[in-house]
Amino acid sequence: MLRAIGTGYDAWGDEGTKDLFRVVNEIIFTVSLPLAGCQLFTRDPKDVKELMDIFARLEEGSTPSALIFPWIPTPTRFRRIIAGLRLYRMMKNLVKERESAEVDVDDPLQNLINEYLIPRYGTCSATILFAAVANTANLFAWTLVYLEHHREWKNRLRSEIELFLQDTGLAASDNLERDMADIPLSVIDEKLQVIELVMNEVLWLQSSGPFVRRNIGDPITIDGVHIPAGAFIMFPAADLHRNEELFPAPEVFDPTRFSPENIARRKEFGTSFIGWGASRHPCVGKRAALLEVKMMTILLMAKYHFELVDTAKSPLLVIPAVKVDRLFKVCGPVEPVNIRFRRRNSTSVETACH
Ligand code: HEM
Repeated sequence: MLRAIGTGYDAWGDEGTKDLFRVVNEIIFTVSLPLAGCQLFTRDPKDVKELMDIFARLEEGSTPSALIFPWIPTPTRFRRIIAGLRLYRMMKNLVKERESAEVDVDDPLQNLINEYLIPRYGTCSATILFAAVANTANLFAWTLVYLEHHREWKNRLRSEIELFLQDTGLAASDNLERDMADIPLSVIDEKLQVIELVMNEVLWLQSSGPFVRRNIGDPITIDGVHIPAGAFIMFPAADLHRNEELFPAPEVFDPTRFSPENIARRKEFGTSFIGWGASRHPCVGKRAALLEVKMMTILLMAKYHFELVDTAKSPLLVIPAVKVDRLFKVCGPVEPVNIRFRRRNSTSVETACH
């Protein structure tokens, strides 16, 4: 993971300006391929590009209306079907190649081959990639946007990372991605709490749209309401996330909302935060996502001086509007946000955020 992140950043070059959400998405896509059992695709950048294009098309076709009225033959729906076929073909070739190589590797693809579950491989990998990429990439990018507007938190984060690098001996490293791989994940978890608070606050802000579910089982009755088979149910996350009894002063950016004490205080109300899902199907990738974002942040700060700018390359003065045409995910901004960066000469993050 660290190597893929480092290589992704290095590909930016020494200085420049790039579309933040796009470039972050590219890195997280590559990082997530092994998580979805598709590490073989990372051998060839052409395959990675092809897969990214397929996923962009699949996502384009995942609008709320496409979900609720799947029989309407729109051009995006047609492109989605073609993309599904391209994905199937790529996965099929991969399975064939692995089967003919006759090697026993401990990865998700091999497990599915061993369990004779190959037909599920494409669906399985695609589901994990869908769950993993857009949410993590957009959450990381939004976290940078909010930090740009809340310098006190950016400074706290920078101090925390500096301390982490000193305590772990990484401050003297000339190859951070290589040497950080020796640090136990529990140490990264434990020593990087500020970024976790900020991420949860940003997720809380960004995940207040509707969660849509379809009853694919038998008809059920909940609290006296009859839900027929096939019916859609919509739950507005804002009902919880904007409830001032649970989250006082929602207009203030306050990551301490997610401190252990405040989380404990909300426990008496039952489920209050559903940014990571809830109940029987919470996010299984939460820890991976938190680690990815922590590593992305450390390496970005260690490698580059950076600031965020708007499309006219002026400092980003307002938090951009969110594109809300997709379901189930942390969406991107309506207008692109750019990152202007210049490579640093040493690992210290002391001045990295100026
Ligand atoms: C910031 C990043 C992420 C966010 C905000 C997020 C959020 C969520 C949410 C809200 C759900 C519940 C959806 C539902 O109720 O149907 C969910 C489920 C899931 N997530 Fe994540 N996720 C993130 C990253 C990841 C990553 C990195 C992975 C995989 C490596 C992942 C894998 C999954 C899977 C497999 C499920 C389905 C669990 C189930 O149905 O039992 N997620 N995620």
